[in-house]
Amino acid sequence: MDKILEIKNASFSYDNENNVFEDISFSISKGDVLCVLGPNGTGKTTLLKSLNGLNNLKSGEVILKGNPLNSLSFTEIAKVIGYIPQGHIPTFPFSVLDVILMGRSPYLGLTESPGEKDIKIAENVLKNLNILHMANREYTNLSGGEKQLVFLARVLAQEPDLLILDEPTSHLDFGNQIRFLEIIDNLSKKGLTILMSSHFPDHAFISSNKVAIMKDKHLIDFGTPENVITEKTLKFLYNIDLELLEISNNRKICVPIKSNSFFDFDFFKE
Ligand SMILES: Nc1ncnc2c1ncn2[C@@H]1O[C@H](COP(=O)(O)OP(=O)(O)OP(=O)(O)O)[C@@H](O)[C@H]1O
Repeated sequence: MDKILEIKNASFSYDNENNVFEDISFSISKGDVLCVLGPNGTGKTTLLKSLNGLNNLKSGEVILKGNPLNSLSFTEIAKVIGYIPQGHIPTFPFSVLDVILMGRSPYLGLTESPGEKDIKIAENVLKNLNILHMANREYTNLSGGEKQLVFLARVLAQEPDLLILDEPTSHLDFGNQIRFLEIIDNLSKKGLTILMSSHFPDHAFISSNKVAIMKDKHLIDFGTPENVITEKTLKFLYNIDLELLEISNNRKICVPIKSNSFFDFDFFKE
């Protein structure tokens, strides 16, 4: 299989002293959907940013389609990677179409405006995501879920090989989370590679063929959801009691039972 992205023995530190993560290695190939799971603050966002050139590794390297990431310009990276960060809120009231056309900027000169071809690509993406009717709406007036779809359209207009999505379902309601994961599934079937972080092991069962587990600065497991997402691993990861149940179509779901934390609310009595 064609390797799209490879990370080798990577470590990262914000202050050059304390490492956020250490010695991380894995690779993903065309059509893979990799879900990165790990507790809050474990370094998922930091890792995702290191994979698209926004963070410089302390040691190790990232190889993007055979080239060292640090040898590529941001424009070259943007032609291969579409990145959706957490909580992206443009302050200006651009139209939805304009927001999506911004995805074409890696292909335009500094002073060049999007042309007919770019508009066609943007409209095509809107059509494929079933949101063409939103083209002239103001982006800032959209709901959280609509914004997420439009931002996905924007990165798809970049015509990338790889999507890096940081908690892409965090602003979506229950139904839209599943619909978004189905879009991910369809995109991967068309040959796009997807790397996303999530707080929901169930989402990995729905849409991923690979899972990376991060905890205490390290990648503690990497493999298929069936092999990697076990009750033992999830209990260790999130420190709660839970059961993994099998439902129809051999799909597994994760059901939390109770947390092992002790909360003392006595101060409310005073
Ligand atoms: N710009 C920064 N400067 C210094 N420390 C940072 C910075 N960004 C994140 N950190 C720290 O790095 C660690 C990892 O943060 P990161 O956001 O990567 O974790 P995460 O797994 O994505 O968390 P969450 O699941 O809560 O989004 C945390 O201790 C965080 O406080």
